[in-house]
Amino acid sequence: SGLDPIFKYIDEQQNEFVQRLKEWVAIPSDSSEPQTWDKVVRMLNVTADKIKMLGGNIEFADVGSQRMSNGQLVHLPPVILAELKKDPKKPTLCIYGHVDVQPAKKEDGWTTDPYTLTEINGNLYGRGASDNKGPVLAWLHAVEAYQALKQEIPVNIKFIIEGMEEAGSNGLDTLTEQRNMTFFSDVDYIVISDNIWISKKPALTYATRGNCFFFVEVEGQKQDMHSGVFGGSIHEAMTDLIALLDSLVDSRGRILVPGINEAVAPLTEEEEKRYQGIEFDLEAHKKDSGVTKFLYDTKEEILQHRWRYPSLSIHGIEGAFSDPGSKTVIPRKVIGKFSIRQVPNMDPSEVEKQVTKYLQKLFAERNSPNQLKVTMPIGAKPWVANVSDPQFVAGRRAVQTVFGVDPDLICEGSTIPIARNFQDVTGKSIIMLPIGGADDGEHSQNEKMSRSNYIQGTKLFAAFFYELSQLPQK
Ligand SMILES: NCC(=O)N[C@@H](Cc1c[nH]cn1)C(=O)O
Ligand SMILES: [Zn+2]
Ligand SMILES: [Zn+2]
Repeated sequence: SGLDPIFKYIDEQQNEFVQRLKEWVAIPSDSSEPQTWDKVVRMLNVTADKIKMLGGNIEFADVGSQRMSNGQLVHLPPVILAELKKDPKKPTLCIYGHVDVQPAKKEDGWTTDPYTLTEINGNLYGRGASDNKGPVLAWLHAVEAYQALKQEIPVNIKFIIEGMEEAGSNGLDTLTEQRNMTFFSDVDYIVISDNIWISKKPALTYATRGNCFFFVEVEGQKQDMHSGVFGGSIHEAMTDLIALLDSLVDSRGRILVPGINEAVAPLTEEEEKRYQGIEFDLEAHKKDSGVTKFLYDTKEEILQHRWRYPSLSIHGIEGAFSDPGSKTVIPRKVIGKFSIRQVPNMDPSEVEKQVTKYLQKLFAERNSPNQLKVTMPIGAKPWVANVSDPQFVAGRRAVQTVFGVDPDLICEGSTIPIARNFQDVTGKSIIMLPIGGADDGEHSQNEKMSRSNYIQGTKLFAAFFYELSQLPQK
């Protein structure tokens, strides 16, 4: 086919493409704390340089500042808005991705240094290899392949690349509204590749869960106290907090906050049947994840609780003593962090009210003189695509061309915070075209992307450009 020379070029360049991923992974662009946002900005500059080399016009759009939990106002990293040369006869595809990463330390239990991309048995290990530096580079390499062979790219291309996705995409929602009539006005399609397959088979993703992230702060004394002197005679902030956190979810994973489960759309018979038809190897999933016992026994229940029910996870406690060794202290102030994944029919602003009311009631019952503060810094809604949109036809055809199979049509348990905003504000069609493998271990120790997924994924994106151009013009 006409794509063969492009595929050949991608195969021939694969070592160079892996080398570039190595350079990107080496930048520890962790967005979780302002202390490392300078690395996020460096990563955005490197990304912009690469887009410029492809002939793109770049704008670093300012998205303002963020008030941190300690009251400090910090300037956010900018968002890259870019555009390659435009031909008004062609449809325009806008590619969204992020180049920030989750935190990673070797001592967390990584086998290799998280910021040194290391290839072992065909897998490329490193923080961000799959989430999301590998896929962002794969898009850029797909463009490069057309250009290197002097083949016209069959669609116009725009990029939105951010550095705050893992922290909730702060500021990008407002930017989307501000640029709806300008940057987005000629966009026909939006594509996101920041997800994983559920088996060895390629997939198209049509829904993601949202996320409400909470801080619950309990403040006690002016300073940390000696537990031998004050233990037993004061209300400890940590004891209050642990009681509150322990009231959020039961041992079967059921969320205990009144109103949360009631909001979720009931499972219909038709939907239940659909889950039976999904290919998902539970034994392989157990082996890949190292989980020996799940909360549920069947693949249907496990997928439903990953895709269509909310879940509550407790992530950590700021201010708690967490170093090795023993320190007989009573921490003066502690902040519990937990999040609730959102599914259709849930509304983050309602969830915020329900959680706050529940925690305040439980806290009042403790008769503690300590101060309680509940805040929700992230409130991202779930996203569901219109699967009858022709973009899904182009995605299916591109998968068939590169992998020779029909893709699975799947959902995603994690969240792309901006996806729902793009849909609501711009009204444009969105598809998610994952190239991450089911066992990539995003956010975990030893995150990886296989060389095969990285290189075949690059071909998939090149084929997707072509298939989009073959759809009836909008
Ligand atoms: N690859 C997508 C991803 O990992 N997204 C994050 C985004 C997020 C949600 N709440 C805070 N950050 C995720 O955890 O789903
Ligand atoms: Zn991601
Ligand atoms: Zn992520």
